[in-house]
Amino acid sequence: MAPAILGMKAETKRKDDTQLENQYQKGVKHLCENGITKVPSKYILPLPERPHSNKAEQNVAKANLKLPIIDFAELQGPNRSKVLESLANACEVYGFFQLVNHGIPSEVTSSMIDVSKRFFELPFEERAKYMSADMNSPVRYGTSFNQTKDGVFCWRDFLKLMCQPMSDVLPHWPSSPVDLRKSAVTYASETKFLFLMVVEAILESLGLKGTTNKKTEDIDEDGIAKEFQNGSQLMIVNCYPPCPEPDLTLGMPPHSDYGFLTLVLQDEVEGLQIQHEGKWVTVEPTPNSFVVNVGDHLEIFSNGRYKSVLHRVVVNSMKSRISVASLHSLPFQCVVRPWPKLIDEANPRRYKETDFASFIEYISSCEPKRKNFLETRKLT
Ligand SMILES: O=C(O)CCC(=O)C(=O)O
Ligand SMILES: [Fe+2]
Repeated sequence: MAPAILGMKAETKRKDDTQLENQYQKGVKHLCENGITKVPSKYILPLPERPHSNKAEQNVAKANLKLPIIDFAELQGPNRSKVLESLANACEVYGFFQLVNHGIPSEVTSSMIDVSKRFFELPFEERAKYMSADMNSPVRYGTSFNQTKDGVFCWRDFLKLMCQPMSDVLPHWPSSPVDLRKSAVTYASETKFLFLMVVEAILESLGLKGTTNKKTEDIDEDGIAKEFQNGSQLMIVNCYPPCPEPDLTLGMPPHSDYGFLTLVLQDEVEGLQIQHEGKWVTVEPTPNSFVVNVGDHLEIFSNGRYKSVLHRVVVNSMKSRISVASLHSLPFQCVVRPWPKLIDEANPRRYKETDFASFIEYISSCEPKRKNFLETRKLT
């Protein structure tokens, strides 16, 4: 008798699990809209990975971090070489900097944040139209980090928008809110332009400008800047709803970004933390600025001189948080390798080459350990 009863219980439990799993697949916002008051076990991290466990506490800095500030307007003026030195130092020591006086009108950034908020406030059925498991889809609404693989989910929903070729992808972007496409296209083109200017400065700071020896490389140095014009751009709108038990979970687990540079626009709510000197440090939001970080491709390209640093997002019980990350790199099909001029006897080649496809394959093939992708590219 007993086995039959047990069997029934197991069956009921399995059904419950499936129902719950289906709920989780709909995202955190949906969960919150249904009035949860505790964090479901699906989101509870093992103790050592929690943001505020006793053990983790030793690894969290007490004070917030003021990132190095790069003044974009000053970069265009007579002090360029001084600013380039600060830029190099920020990329070497922090892997992050705060870009101020960037020239993008505040209406453009505030419209982007505003329309993003309104997108996540749409009824679930409207948002769900854009759910897709295809990593190459021009638009992808989803939750967690990799919702088909994550054992523990993170407290985040997202909208990913591929940005090129714009004429092909735009018709796939959400048609609601009605002003989303207009605001997001303007924002994408402004950030792309800013990225091109910043990447030019980055190349210069690595000593790669104005070189005339072009004969040995498949992409010459002037050519790289051009390659970036046709390069990849992916916008990720992140939504972190208020969390009833924020110490048990994370908005985003520790990871590094795959591209050359990421430009992050955040609202006034703090949450981003970066690894610095062995501790997690909160980045203080600064109005009218971008947080810019070095991605894996730039660390590889610079042969390890510039650092693609781990970062994560913590959540809070009071406020919803929105961020828009714009990830830029070479065209998706391009191979990225340490630039030959940055390799010599004193600084031998440290990384294998990589491309976007191998990154996608890596994160699709295992439970995401994106923080480790760069490790797989290191030569020992
Ligand atoms: O929300 C943030 O501040 C950071 C987002 C991020 O790291 C990402 O989208 O890769
Ligand atoms: Fe990131």
